[in-house]
Amino acid sequence: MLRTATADDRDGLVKARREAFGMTGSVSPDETFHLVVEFDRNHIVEHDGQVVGAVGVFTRDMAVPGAVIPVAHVTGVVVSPVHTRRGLLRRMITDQMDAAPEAVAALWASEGRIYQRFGYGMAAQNVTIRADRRELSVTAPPAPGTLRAAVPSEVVEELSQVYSRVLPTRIGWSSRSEAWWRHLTADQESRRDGGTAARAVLFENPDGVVEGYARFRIKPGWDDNGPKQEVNVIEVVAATTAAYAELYRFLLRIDLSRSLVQGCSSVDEPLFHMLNEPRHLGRRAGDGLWVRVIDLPRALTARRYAAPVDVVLEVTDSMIKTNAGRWRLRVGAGGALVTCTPADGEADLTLDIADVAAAYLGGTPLGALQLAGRVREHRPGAVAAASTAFGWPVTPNSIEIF
Ligand SMILES: CC(=O)SCCNC(=O)CCNC(=O)[C@H](O)C(C)(C)COP(=O)(O)OP(=O)(O)OC[C@H]1O[C@@H](n2cnc3c(N)ncnc32)[C@H](O)[C@@H]1OP(=O)(O)O
Repeated sequence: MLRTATADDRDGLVKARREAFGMTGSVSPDETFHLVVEFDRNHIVEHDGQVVGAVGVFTRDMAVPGAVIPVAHVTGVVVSPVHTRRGLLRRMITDQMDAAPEAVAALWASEGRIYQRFGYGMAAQNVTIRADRRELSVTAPPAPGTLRAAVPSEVVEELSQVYSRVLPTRIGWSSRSEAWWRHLTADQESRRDGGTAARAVLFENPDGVVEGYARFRIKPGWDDNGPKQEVNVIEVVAATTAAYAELYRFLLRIDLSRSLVQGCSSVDEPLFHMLNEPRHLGRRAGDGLWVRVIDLPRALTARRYAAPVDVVLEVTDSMIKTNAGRWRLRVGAGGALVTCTPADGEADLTLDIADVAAAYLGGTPLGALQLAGRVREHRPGAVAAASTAFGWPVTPNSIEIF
């Protein structure tokens, strides 16, 4: 039976997740899942009184080009191993999309191959940094200001102020309610992966205004050659270039450490452009945020564009029929005044809804999708014009795995 969950399904949901993800050990008593779970947004399948499948959603906003909009943050997608490959996920995900009030959904995939068939496109890459910190120094001149050490959970108010200030400009970042902050800073022992308790360092400008912070752990290490600690960066959030540079200068000079490791970075992480020896940043790129456009005209008019454009898109969508067809996207001068209406005329481009989604955050050029054979051009210059308009000066990334 397919239905939405209630609070009574809590244990069943936890059990289904632990089983599908192969989690070991018992449930930690300080687990903070309850702070953020939204039972009525969990689409579940029940069989013989057991939860055997689930697709969850967190109701959060996300920064997209020029706006912060509601985006269904899809999470906790599981099917019990004995029930897989019988279409349960397809049923649950269809139900979730039908019910979603949001025009757009996003998720982190456990395996990239799962979601493309459901119209998801890879909208933001995820870069993991594994830097040899002794080879690196920040070239920006030192900025006046001070660093202050703190315990993250004790300075949530200050962290959240900086985060809210930065959010609209960092495409792909998600809004954080008070409950999310408590969840993210809870710092359970079971989630430290051998590292110390989480630490925070805040950068204050000479007027005493907190302009940025870093959250990190130290992973201890020692061998025959001496110390080899790892600085495990959870996140760096900075409202100014000075704060950003000073925070990384600090993280790269922590005594006894040899490496700095950070996931959830952007392809165009400013740090890459601030180092004396960028090659030693040791970047590895993979898929990050996958996006699904659920309501095409609503989604395309919710964001802003980098340039004016007038283009007719022929869109295929095998799941959401109302998205399929010809759409005229018009963007006026200054990238504002956006309309997206059904079109009768000739199409300029043909593409699948997954490619609209891939381009949605401005991080995947339609030109690259054309080279990959995914976008077809029917009017010369249409891809270049649309690619420029869909692009954005800041490359998207997601700062946290939800
Ligand atoms: C946002 C997140 O939470 S990501 C986490 C995803 N969950 C996991 O990785 C946990 C372990 N895996 C599982 O629980 C399950 O395998 C799921 C949820 C991924 C898939 O559930 P299922 O019920 O088996 O999927 P379903 O039967 O609806 O499959 C639909 C289609 O996707 C394909 N598919 C589903 N999962 C996978 C996979 N992991 N690899 C390859 N193909 C897959 C199926 O073959 C099927 O293809 P078809 O439409 O061409 O026939």
